[in-house]
Amino acid sequence: MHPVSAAALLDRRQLVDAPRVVVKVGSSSLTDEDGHLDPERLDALVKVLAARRAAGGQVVLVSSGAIAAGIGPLGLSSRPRDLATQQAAASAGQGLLVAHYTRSFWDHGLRVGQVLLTADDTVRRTHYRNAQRALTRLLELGVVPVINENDAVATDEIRFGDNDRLAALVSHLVRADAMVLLTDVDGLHTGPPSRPGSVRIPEVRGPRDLEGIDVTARGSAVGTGGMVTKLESVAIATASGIPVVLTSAENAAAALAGEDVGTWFAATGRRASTRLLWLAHAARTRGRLVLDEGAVRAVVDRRTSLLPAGVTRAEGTFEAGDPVELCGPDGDVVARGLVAYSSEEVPGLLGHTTSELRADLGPEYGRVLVHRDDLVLVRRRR
Ligand SMILES: Nc1ncnc2c1ncn2[C@@H]1O[C@H](COP(=O)(O)OP(=O)(O)O)[C@@H](O)[C@H]1O
Ligand SMILES: N[C@@H](CCC(=O)OP(=O)(O)O)C(=O)O
Repeated sequence: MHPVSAAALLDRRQLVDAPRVVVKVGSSSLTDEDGHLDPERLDALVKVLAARRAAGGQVVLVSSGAIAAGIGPLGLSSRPRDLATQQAAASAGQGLLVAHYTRSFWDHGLRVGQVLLTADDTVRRTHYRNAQRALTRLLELGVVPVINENDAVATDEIRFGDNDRLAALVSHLVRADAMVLLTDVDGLHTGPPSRPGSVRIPEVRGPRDLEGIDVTARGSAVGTGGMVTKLESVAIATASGIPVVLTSAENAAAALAGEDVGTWFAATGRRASTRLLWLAHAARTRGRLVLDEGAVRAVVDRRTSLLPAGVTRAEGTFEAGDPVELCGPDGDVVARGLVAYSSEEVPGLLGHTTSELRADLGPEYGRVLVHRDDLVLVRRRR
């Protein structure tokens, strides 16, 4: 039903020589049946990644497991559900997780560098440049970056919540040649793997290959997002030119050797800006600007910046630099962008030309509302 094409087997060979690979491992692949961190599973993964380094490849590891690692030491019975206890568990667990990676990579003569990111680090220009510089330098120095979300300080509003999409953004940030998503099942199946009749899909060459596939079943007790966030991650990576293999942690070595394990997702697009990628696919918007028809045409058809004169209403509470939705008069979202003013300032600007604003309020108010470099179009629903 899902035969492996010769093209896919050939494509998978890219992984063998890929100079820079981002590997993401989920909590479900690092824990035992009680949901506690399993050091042997960590060591097994480190062995595979160390072999890759020894063969000359660069590796960036995005590792979940901080919350799971905190469960035991904090005396919790299972993965906490509320944000405050998740933060506390992650705070206690992240140190243990990285201590274990440090020791384990050390045994192979390798150093690790911990990098904790928040969603803001991939959106705001200064932040993502900073993250990019740090990661690039770590790789130049031969260090294996071990990345996780900065769970201890991430609130519900600003957190990624899942490391799948974080891994795609990181892959883009470091210009990875491929991304490997490791989980507790061997690849994408036609339905929940536990359902009789579900079979592994060896390759996906574009969104049409995903039609009819059921990913609604929730994931493991310790994981976040199940297959849904993995496919979102895959969409972000492949759309920007990065192929992905999704497989089980046990198959990590086989996947890196280009063997027919898990699911191979071919690249579908070309590299775009990291910030815009995040803005388009994942950023949580803080408000919306309602545009008149003329402004919709200018932004969508002529790809211009959005001026205050073309906006009739602003909704929500946002700061300058926050992601907002841009809607037409009918309420349809046409674009997303980073707004240049706060929600307190915007009402006073609407309907005025930038030269009027400059004259009345001062030169700092002559800016556009959303600069075209900070704007991505969203397909109209009708
Ligand atoms: N169509 C599908 N194919 C494969 N796995 C699926 C599918 N639908 C749901 N899943 C579930 O997704 C889970 C993996 O997600 P998750 O538990 O979040 O893992 P991780 O901790 O690795 O991020 C699997 O255990 C599987 O049960
Ligand atoms: N940052 C959290 C994990 C979030 C997450 O995405 O978990 P998973 O679905 O297991 O990859 C942690 O370290 O526990």
